[in-house]
Amino acid sequence: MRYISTRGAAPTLSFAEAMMTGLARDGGLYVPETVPQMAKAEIAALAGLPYEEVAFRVMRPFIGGAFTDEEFHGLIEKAYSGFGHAARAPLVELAANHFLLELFHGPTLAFKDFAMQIIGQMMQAQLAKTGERITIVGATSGDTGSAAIEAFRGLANVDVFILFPHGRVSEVQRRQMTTPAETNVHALALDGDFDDCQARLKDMFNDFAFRDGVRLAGVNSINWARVLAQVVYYFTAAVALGAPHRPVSFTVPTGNFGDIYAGHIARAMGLPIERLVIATNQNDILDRAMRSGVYETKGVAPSISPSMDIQVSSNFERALFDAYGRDGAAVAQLMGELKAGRFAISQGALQRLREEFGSGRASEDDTRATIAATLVATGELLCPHSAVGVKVASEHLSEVPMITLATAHPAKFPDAVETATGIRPALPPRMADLFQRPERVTRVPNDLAALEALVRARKGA
Ligand SMILES: Cc1ncc(COP(=O)(O)O)c(C=O)c1O
Ligand SMILES: N[C@@H](CCOP(=O)(O)O)C(=O)O
Repeated sequence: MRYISTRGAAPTLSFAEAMMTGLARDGGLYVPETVPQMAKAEIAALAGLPYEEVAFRVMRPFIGGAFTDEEFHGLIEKAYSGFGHAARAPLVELAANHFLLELFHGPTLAFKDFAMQIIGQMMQAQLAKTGERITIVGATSGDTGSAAIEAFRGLANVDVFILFPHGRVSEVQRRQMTTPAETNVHALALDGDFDDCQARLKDMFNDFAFRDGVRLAGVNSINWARVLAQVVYYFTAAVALGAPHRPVSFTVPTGNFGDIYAGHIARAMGLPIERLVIATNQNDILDRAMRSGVYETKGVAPSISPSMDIQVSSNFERALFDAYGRDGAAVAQLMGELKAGRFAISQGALQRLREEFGSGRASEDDTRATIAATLVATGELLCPHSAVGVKVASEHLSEVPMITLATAHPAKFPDAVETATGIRPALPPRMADLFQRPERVTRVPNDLAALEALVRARKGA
């Protein structure tokens, strides 16, 4: 299995190389050269298996010779042992034919743990083989950061720097990133929004002297391994509802497009997914692009679902690559145009995107109303991101079962949930003292040279 760049001008890599490389050296994102297929019988055989075994069977064809089967089984077992639910990703029925996939039972209470815990294991295993020391820099709108810190804290051969937008994450999210005491963890509050954080991260990858000097690695969904691990729960959920013998649909609260792109891969592998619905908050660039064919940034407006306050949606590039018939030069041109704020999607590509993805948006009022109404109707307390999903899903229901991804625990966003319902959700007991722990954070400017200097100085490089 080889991995190619969406911009068509970087070396092809093995799975292990792609995982340790992060952004391709032509600025693109790695994707598998071909998507492995699962036959109907193989999908049917997943029914009733533990999550870990499904993870092994779904991911194994993508990893090539990176790990032996025994090693890979061991890494997966360790990755999910810290989850607080035996099913790992339980399904809850919300209404007739509408289900919620709860993805917030991992250590940091968001879906990011599903991928970050296993890539933490895989990267450590890889580093043990090569003896390398790496610098992880991550950009976060709130959840990737804490999940990455949890996966890599305290490791001797990894430094973790997390850029988050100052004042634009919830207090729980911020404290999850600023309270770990391990000295290899560096929380950096950047003066800007998430798009600035992600742009500076990509700038660091595109500065080869810096990148090679600090041995930069990425754990955002830039990293193919992140997307791969998120493919698994599409299989567990669909099979639990009767796939491959009947199709299902998914609605996915979307920002950086990694989670829904994982659904696209599940479908490409053979999982019968009828609709994949993009659900955006008021930062609705993806919904607008799907409707108008023009992808145009308008600046981020802070919302009560802050993790989705994103305008430059990194993985949309992977979807465009497929929609343009895997033409790397065409994608490189679009990404060049985006530097000036917009590009138009060709008619053919737009048609292919529309065949695969539906879309919708939820306003702030919609989101609050959905949290309140869902609590009354079902007893389920939604986080604002999951509520965006439920609202948009409610506009796409049909006779095919709809599964909405619940991407974070409501206790990560207590203010928004309390405003909507009057109930202040409590953190789990293991995090009960989060507000008493001392914080360590550095305020940083939105400036590449300053950020690179800080990373070098902290590493002693
Ligand atoms: C809670 C939550 N929901 C939804 C999303 C959107 O996921 P994606 O960026 O993969 O589209 C994110 C972050 O990205 C998130 O943290
Ligand atoms: N919402 C994310 C943004 C980064 O997304 P990623 O999937 O590329 O890591 C976050 O919570 O940080």
